[in-house]
Amino acid sequence: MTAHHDLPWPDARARARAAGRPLPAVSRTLHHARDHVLARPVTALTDLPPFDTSAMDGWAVAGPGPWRIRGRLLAGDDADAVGTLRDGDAVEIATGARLPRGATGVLRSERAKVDESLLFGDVQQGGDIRPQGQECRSGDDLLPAGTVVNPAVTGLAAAAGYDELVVVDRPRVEVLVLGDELLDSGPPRDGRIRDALGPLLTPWLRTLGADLRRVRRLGDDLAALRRAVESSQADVVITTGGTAGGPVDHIHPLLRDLGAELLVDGVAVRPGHPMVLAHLPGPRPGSGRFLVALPGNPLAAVSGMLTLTVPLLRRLSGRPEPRPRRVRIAQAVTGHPRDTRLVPVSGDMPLHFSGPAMLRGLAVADGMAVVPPGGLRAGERAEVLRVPR
Ligand SMILES: Nc1nc2c(c(=O)[nH]1)N[C@H]1C(S)=C(S)[C@@H](COP(=O)(O)OP(=O)(O)OC[C@H]3O[C@@H](n4cnc5c(N)ncnc54)[C@H](O)[C@@H]3O)O[C@H]1N2
Ligand code: MOO
Repeated sequence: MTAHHDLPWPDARARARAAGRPLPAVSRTLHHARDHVLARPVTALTDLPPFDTSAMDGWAVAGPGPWRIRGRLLAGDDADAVGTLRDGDAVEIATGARLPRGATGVLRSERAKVDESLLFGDVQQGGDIRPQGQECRSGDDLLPAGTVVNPAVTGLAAAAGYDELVVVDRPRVEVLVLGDELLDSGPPRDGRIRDALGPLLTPWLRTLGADLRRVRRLGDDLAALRRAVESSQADVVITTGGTAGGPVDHIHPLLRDLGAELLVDGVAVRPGHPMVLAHLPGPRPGSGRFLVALPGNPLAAVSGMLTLTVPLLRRLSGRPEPRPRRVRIAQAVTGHPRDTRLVPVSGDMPLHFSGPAMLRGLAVADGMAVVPPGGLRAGERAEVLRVPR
């Protein structure tokens, strides 16, 4: 594929989506499967409930009352211990206990009266019993491939009998934050400023399902940058800064030296136009490695994340594309004559402090509106990209 200078923004995003393919399927314990995507459907390994169960604390009874009390069953007990109930028999039972054979219903404790050794109350046939297989039968499809493993998925998989799940491996990501001027602590001083991107990208990449291996600070040193990229074990290397044509902007020389294939080299978007997506020989056979070069201006870097990194990581980790969110933007937004603009919004309101070097608008935003060349009229609909919350 040849490089395109200042590719239209929708084409850049489409190219990032199409650049990779899902990583191999791997087996992970339930704990470690969190935030991965199912590579295979989850089918039930058991009926759920696996046996007829009492839904309430009370009495398992057989036939019409009154009943003779014959014993007690707690959750986890072997129901055979009380044998088969005959009409007129009752067994004290706890929620979740296996129903004894012959039981026709459960009488809740608050509706029961015990007099001597006799039990009185009204109970419906089958009342307060959770029948075996009510939620699923063994072999039923519970969740399709492509489902993100959230805490409820983990719980359901455990209930259905799984110790491990087959999931798409998570992309290993390494971040290289470039710039001699950056400080890691304290206020800006002596012409130097704080690194805003390490702290911004670290939690964001985790929520995107990336296996974030490390975030490294590098100075403006081409040889060190080259060593870092060549020795990285990541599937995706993300750099920040150095994308423009300044004296210490090393990204383009680096990619030339490495013989990288430039998939996106400059995008018609404000902020963020110098962003780059490149393909390099990689750590896994056949798959290659991606390098996303984000511009150094912080909001321009966020624009690069939304345009290139988010679609690429979704694809590699097997996540489906979410349905685009479209919002009627309440106020007119000035457009760029040729380029797309990405503008922080809260609900339907465009926000101030949206310059390329600013994060003040984004920090209170719930999205970035995609403003086409020429701008938006008040009340016009626009796609709004989700931003990290
Ligand atoms: N002659 C031109 N100069 C520039 C152009 C251009 O088209 N022609 N484009 C401008 C645009 S737009 C952007 S965006 C930047 C892109 O710059 P780089 O990717 O090369 O980034 P740097 O020069 O390293 O830094 C730019 C700016 O951002 C600050 N920065 C960098 N990293 C961080 C960080 N981790 N946290 C906070 N701030 C950071 C850096 O100090 C600079 O102020 O180029 C323009 N120039
Ligand atoms: O990418 Mo720059 O201004 O467009 O920040």
